[in-house]
Amino acid sequence: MLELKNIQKRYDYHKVLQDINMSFPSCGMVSIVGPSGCGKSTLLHIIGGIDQDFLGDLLWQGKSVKKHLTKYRRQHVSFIFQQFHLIMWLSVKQNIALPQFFHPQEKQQILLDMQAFENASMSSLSLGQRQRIAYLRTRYHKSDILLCDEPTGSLDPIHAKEIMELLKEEAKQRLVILVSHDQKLVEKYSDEIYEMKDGQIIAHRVYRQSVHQDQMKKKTKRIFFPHLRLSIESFLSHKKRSLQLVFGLTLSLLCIVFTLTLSQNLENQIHQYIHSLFPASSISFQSMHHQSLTVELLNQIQAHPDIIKAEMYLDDYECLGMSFIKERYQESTTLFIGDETSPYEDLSLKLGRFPQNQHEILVSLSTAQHLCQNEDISLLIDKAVYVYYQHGLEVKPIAFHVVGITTQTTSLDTFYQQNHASYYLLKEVYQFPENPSASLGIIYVDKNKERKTVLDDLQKTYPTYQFKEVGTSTTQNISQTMKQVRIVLYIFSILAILSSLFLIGEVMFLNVVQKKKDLAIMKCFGASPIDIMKIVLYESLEIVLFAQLICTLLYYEAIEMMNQVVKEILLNHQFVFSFDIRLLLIVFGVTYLFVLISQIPPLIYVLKINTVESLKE
Ligand SMILES: Nc1ncnc2c1ncn2[C@@H]1O[C@H](COP(=O)(O)OP(=O)(O)OP(=O)(O)O)[C@@H](O)[C@H]1O
Repeated sequence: MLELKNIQKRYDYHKVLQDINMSFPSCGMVSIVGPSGCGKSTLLHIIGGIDQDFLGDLLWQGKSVKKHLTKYRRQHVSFIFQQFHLIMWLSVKQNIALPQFFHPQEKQQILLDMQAFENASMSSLSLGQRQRIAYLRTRYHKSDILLCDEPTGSLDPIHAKEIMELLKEEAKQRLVILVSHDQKLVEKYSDEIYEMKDGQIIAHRVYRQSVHQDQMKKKTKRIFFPHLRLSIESFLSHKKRSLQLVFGLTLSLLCIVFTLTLSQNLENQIHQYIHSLFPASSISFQSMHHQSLTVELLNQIQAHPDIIKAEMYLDDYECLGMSFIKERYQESTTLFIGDETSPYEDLSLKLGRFPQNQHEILVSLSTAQHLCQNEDISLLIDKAVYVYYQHGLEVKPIAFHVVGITTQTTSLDTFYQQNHASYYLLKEVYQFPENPSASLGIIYVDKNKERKTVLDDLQKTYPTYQFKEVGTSTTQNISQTMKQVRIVLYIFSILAILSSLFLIGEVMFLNVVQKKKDLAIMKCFGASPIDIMKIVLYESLEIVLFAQLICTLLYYEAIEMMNQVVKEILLNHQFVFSFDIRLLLIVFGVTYLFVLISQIPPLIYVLKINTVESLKE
């Protein structure tokens, strides 16, 4: 049983309701009549729990529900409005089943005469059809109280009569409270009538006592993932706007992911390049007194158990490159190539064998490909090649045989030769009167040993020589610079995400403002503030998810394409862009965090929506 105690309502200084006391039966049709502006609708909104700003008390089954109006409304109240208040972006079926999205409801069959337009769009329906949908929606929610604000106001007499008959039928099982101007219609169907004037009850007439007929309890049904489904419908209701948002966010995500991937790949590439120039396990050394290095010294150093090989750089002899022409050096037919060597232990053979004398060499796979151009690289095995060296103004060749091709793909074209081979060969070719000078040497340390320990050991043994780890300072400098570049990129990336999410936040705010009436309708049919917040939040998360999916696909495709281009056009087999899933997850995680922050204003707005005012719009 429902009771109103001393209800008062004012808008600023205008008292709309004064000291209203009413008591309703548990079933039957009770009508409230009175002239326009006397406060009927205002009273109905208070009874329905959608207007929470009033004085006095509302009692349900003898207990005050004033402090729990949302719960009371969700559990006990349902509405039929004069303007129907249907949600235009939902289907006919979804409009009818709206209460089922917010709590389990009785399963209902769509009436036969509805089937003709159950798949029609809401905007194409006639007034009568909309009225029937509004009525059927209340049947879905078998509430204890059905509030009807001018339910026949927009209908012709035939349809009005039909609706009144249906409401009369409903009134056998629940309390139907009706507000109407139509005195004749009301008197014909009502069990009780309250008459109002200037915000007060001036008369109360009871025509008959209704007998409550118990409802047959039917199975209830719940819609799965209700908020998700409503948010998807909302997303689709403005396809153009939603897709524009998805497009904008996808673009900024792609820019961020690519910028970071490219910088990451560039850094890796630089490190790889440095390692190919300076093997990670090597140590350079030179005399502190500018003395030339000797083969004897190299052999002594090489005797160290942790050292694989020690080589020297001959100062005055420059390797100009490798050619198949013996007669004379021609720059155009010579491949610029280095005679840097690394120990054979580091190399693995693709073709041929390891050198057995000083005139035999190995070339790396990439060098072989450059030497052979489009021809088969196996033709290179046993081929005579000439490496030209310049000493002063003199350029002379040294003949070699390529005996093997290694699996290495180096950034610089290199050939590998036996220990000190160039020293002896150059000595032979140029017939030095004295030893050629070499100020810089390089030591290859066994990869399984600690380079630092070997360095300390050497420094102690040869105190007049200075030993340094090769490439360490260069790598450190580059890492430092790349770190700074990356910080700048991160800042710009965050700004890019922030600006697109600020846009999403703004658009979602406008979306909520635009849909505020629909959200208020949902509240009238059982949605709690949390339900509404979930719908709004899910919609923005869907935009982000959609953008992330497209971004992942495009990123994957673009990486594949770039690798293909680098391989085929630039003939570079070493530079490989990698699909960085970790980077994607981090960027996507940050996006979700920001999207949650950007949703604070729309969510606060949702909480503050005034249901009564929103319904009037
Ligand atoms: N938001 C509001 N701000 C100020 N005054 C309001 C507001 N809403 C309603 N009123 C006033 O409250 C009074 C009662 O309005 P209400 O809509 O309840 O009347 P009613 O009896 O339902 O009228 P009608 O039959 O024309 O719908 C009216 O004078 C109206 O102008």
